[in-house]
Parts: sequence; C-alpha cells; structure tokens
Amino acid sequence: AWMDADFRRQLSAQRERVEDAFEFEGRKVGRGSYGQVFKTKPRSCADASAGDYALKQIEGSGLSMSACREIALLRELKHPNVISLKQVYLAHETRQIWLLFDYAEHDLWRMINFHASAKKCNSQVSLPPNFTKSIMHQILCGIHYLHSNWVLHRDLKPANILVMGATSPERGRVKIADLGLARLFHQPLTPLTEIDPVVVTFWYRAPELLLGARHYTKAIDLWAIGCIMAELITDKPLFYCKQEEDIKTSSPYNRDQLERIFSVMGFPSQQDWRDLPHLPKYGDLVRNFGTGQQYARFSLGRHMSRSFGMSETSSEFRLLSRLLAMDPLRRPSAREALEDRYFLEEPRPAADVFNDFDIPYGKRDFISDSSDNKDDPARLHFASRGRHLAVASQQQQRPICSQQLPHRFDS
Ligand SMILES: Cc1ccc(-n2nc(C(C)(C)C)cc2NC(=O)NCCCN2CCOCC2)cc1
Repeated sequence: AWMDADFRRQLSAQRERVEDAFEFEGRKVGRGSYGQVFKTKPRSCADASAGDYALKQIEGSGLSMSACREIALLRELKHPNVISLKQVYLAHETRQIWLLFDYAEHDLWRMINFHASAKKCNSQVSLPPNFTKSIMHQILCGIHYLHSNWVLHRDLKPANILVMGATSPERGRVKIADLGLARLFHQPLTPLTEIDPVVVTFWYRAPELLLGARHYTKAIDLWAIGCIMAELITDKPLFYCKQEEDIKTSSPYNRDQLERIFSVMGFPSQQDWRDLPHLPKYGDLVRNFGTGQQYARFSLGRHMSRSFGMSETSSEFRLLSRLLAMDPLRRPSAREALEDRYFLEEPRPAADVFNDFDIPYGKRDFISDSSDNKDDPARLHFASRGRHLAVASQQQQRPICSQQLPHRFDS
C-alpha cells in the first residue's frame, strides 16, 4: 500500500460513513440501471429541519464511467432549477459511491398522470392559472443555464422534471434532473393504461433524431420542452405512440413515431425544412411517406384548437408552435423562448409553481425489496414479453376513480 498503514487506519477511522450520517433503511424510492435512490433524513436531528435528502447509491462499485461523469458534471453546476449535488460519499470498504441531493417529492410524470386520472373521474383538481407558465419558465431557465455551460440534457421528459415538495424550503421549485433510462422512482402499481416511464419512449425525440441526425443539439432539448408544454396543457403526451414490444432496433428511424408527429404537425415541405433531404434517413422517409400529401390538412393549430379549444392567436400557442418547429434551425434558443411575450403577459410566472394552492399529489411510495424482487412469477411473465408492464400483483387494484390519491392498494 502506498500510504503508511497507521495513517490509513487513522483516515479510515475519521471518515464519515453514509450509514452513520443518514437513516435510509426501508426508505428506497427508486431503483434502476443507474443504481437506487433513498429518501433520507440526517440522523443528527439538528439539521432535520432542513427537509429531506435523496441518497443515490450508484450501481456497481468503484469510479465507473457514469459515476465519474455524474460527479464531474454535477459538482460544476449550480442553478436554482438544476438538481444540486450536496455531497459525495466513497465507502472504501465496499467501494460504493453515494451521492447526496436535496430530495424532490414530485415530478411532472406523476403530476400529469394525477391530473389525467382526475379528469377521467370528472373530479377536477384546482390549479393556479399560471401553473403551466411557471413550470415552463423554470424549465427554460434551467436549460438556458445548462446550454450556456454547453451541457445538453438529451433526455428531457416529464419524469426528469422534478418539483420540490411542501416540506422543502424551495416549495414548488422545478429542478431538472436525469434519472437515467430505467425506472428510478417506483410508481405505485400503475394501471396498464398509463404507460410506464421505464419503457424508453420516443415521444419527446425531435424529428431530426428520428431521421438519423448524428449529433444532439440544443434545439433537440427545446423540441422536448415543446412536447412537455403541450402535455402540461392537455394532460396527454402530444406525440403519444404505442410502445414497441421490444426496442431491439438500434436504428434511430421509427416509422410509427414519425407517423404520429406528421398526423399532428402535418408533413414538412421543402419550404418548412430546407435541410430535410440531407438527413441520413430521408430515403426511408420518402419510401414510407412519399410526398406526405395524406398529411396536407394536419397542423398543430388544427390539433390544438380542435382537441383542446386552444386559440391559435394566443401567445401560449405561439410559443408552443415556435418550440415545435420541424426545422431545428427555426426553434428558439432557451433565451429567445424566455423573452417570448407569453412570459411577459399576465398572469406572470411564479417562483412556487403551486403558488399558495395545496399540493394535491401524494408522496412517493417506498419500495419494499420483496415486492420488487426479480423471481416474482408475475414479474417474470411480464418481463419475458420484453415489456415493463405494471406487474399484476396479488394486491387487488381498486378503481383509481376514488377521491383519494392513486396509491398502492393492499387487499
Ligand atoms: C451518469 C449520469 C447520470 C445522471 C446525470 N445527471 N445529469 C444531470 C443534469 C440535469 C445536470 C444534466 C442530473 C443528473 N443526475 C441526477 O439527476 N441524479 C438523480 C438525482 C436523484 N433525485 C434527487 C432529488 O430527489 C429525487 C431523486 C449525469 C450523469
């Protein structure tokens, strides 16, 4: 050992251990390929008032590539609308890596599903009139900060937009995160109708990516933000497309997803998108869609006004159509989007997206490892179909149209 043994022992005795500092037994709220996340409280009750913390135990041991990337990236970044890394713990015995964050109780995936379920039961949930505007403003502020530091998100979607809960000093503040591909937050057993975020969705992928664009760009993040804005307004994924049984295709070209985009937006003309013919998969596009005449009468304005009564002259619609420009060169930068008239008009965006409204969403459920173990026959059955369907469990799932929040029901 290159260090003096006594000195090593002294260091080891002094090093604060994560299990000594935090209580996290049975408090797992997420599990995925990236590792697992616990909702913890510091053991020393002194700073217990400072709200909860999220402890992420990184999958694997030692400084993996992803652990290095996450630590190197997060330690440099500091913005109110970007998740902030508070501390890194290296357990020398197990070579485990733990990351400490301020805990975010909510996320847009669960919030939107809650509103969609409430609508199905005709039980409206009252929200501040500037709810969407406040969330959009804070997403754009966070992305503007990342983009100005040349950080691209690459996987913006509702599940990665966190919102601080009532017990946090930052109540109702948006925090952009990256929970990784797999499910990090275990949702209560979601009814089969709600597509699980674990299945990689193409619903937020910009058209140029689906047509083989080789590099991620800032404009690709802005497209995803446009998709999120539409979903906040309608409680439905704008470019919802049934999930492939098994996404083995490594090709970026996804015909069904493109079909869905064209049936909402119309088909891009040469005038709309000059560089379209230069994209790698343009040949596939022509083969599958020809000149796109069958989409001639479709447009975002038609979709949003017919299905959601949205006025095409409203500043809300104008910003949405700017963000969802088919040609990436025509999409606004995050700064240009923030300067849009939409954010200058009443009601103005608020720092607490809930304003003084009660927060109607439930807290995240804790995962008990038993219910989530891999040898569960039900799970194996679903898993074998290559889909991450909600596991039909022994617990009887009562209809979710009851007043209380969609929680895990125990029979
Ligand atoms: C390999 C890798 C993985 C993730 C990241 N990453 N990148 C980001 C951005 C938003 C700054 C781009 C955030 C994270 N990590 C992360 O959100 N971590 C999860 C935080 C867990 N939440 C904390 C708040 O409470 C709920 C759980 C980077 C590299």
